[in-house]
Amino acid sequence: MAVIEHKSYARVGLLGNPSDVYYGKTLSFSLGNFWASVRLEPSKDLLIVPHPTHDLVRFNSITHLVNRLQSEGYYGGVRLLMAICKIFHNFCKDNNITLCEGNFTISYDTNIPRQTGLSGSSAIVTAALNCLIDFYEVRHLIKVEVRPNLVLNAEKELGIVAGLQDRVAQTYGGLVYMDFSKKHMDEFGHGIYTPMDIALLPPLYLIYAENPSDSGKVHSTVRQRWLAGDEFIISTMEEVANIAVEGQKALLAKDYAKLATLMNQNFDLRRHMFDDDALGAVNIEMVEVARRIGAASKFTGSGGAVVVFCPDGPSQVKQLVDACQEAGFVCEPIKVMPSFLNDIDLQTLASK
Ligand SMILES: Nc1ncnc2c1ncn2[C@@H]1O[C@H](COP(=O)(O)OP(=O)(O)O)[C@@H](O)[C@H]1O
Ligand SMILES: O=C(O)[C@H]1O[C@H](OP(=O)(O)O)[C@H](O)[C@@H](O)[C@@H]1O
Ligand SMILES: [Mg+2]
Repeated sequence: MAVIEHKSYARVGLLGNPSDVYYGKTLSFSLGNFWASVRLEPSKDLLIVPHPTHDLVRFNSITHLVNRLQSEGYYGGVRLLMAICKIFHNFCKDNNITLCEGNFTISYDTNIPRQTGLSGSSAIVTAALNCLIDFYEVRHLIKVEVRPNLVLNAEKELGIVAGLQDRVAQTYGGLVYMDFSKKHMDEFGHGIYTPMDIALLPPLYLIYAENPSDSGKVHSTVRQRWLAGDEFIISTMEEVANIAVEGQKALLAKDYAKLATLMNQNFDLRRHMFDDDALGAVNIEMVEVARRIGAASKFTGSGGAVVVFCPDGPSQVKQLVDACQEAGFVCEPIKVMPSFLNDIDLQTLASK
């Protein structure tokens, strides 16, 4: 059997995030600027290959080791690959999907800036899931709608608090409107995912800085408060979800002034719920650099990268680029990836 390789791109939570963690709604798209790739090759034993830099275990000195742990934490992608193997295997077992015999060697690479709210974690997991699906030839047996759950479950397995929006954008590709209403989630186990035309999006920009933050940690306090029935968190999350509803209407009507307002509101609501310490000073500054020149901005995910819209056009983009350069942030045009679904994937959507 030949080598199997899959790429999975970063994603931008354009509107409504993080309400996906709370039965909300989001509008997200697949970001072509960055991707993770996973390679699977048949082999005698089952081998998970540590990445030479992301899973570093050899250091120049103890200071190097400590610095590395302080800036990047303890974990790389190995645990993600292990977790998706487990979740995939158990899902197939529970659903009477027989897996053929045979082992493989699985390795990964990624150029998604680490832990910057661009969903580098689930890009690795999504690409790995696609490899497993093709290795075991079960693509027709695992519906597209349930695949994001498998990706999320792999991360939940590791104690990472997260929602489905990243995994949906990375599974579907393109621009997707997602409705995670409790009733539908309880009944079907997944949300309602509506692909939209990527041509509806205006030119957008990405700002990011190398300042890794752990999305699981960022989320955990708000999640605890939500679980404890905190009225403020519950009602604010509903407002955030409603931003995606309004955003879908605005995009369909090409009302870009409204889009700008909604992006700003989205960030302001996040800031009310998560304290500034959790959001991070650098992350807040990235949002504010854009706002100071009159652009609309918000986090793409839980922090580290910001999506920007310049409603006034090219002159404002120039101001944005200059302001980012001065502040030491990377700023680049966003490339949106179209849908990734092939004929077999689409058939699983059609067969109810
Ligand atoms: N670029 C990367 N390379 C290797 N592992 C990564 C990378 N980014 C994330 N991870 C793994 O995923 C976990 C969760 O990352 P997360 O905070 O969700 O980042 P992101 O915002 O990129 O999704 C990390 O603790 C780490 O184990
Ligand atoms: O807070 C958010 O907007 C998102 O945070 C996580 O994404 P990440 O890229 O890891 O920051 C989480 O997985 C998403 O579900 C949230 O919407
Ligand atoms: Mg993540």
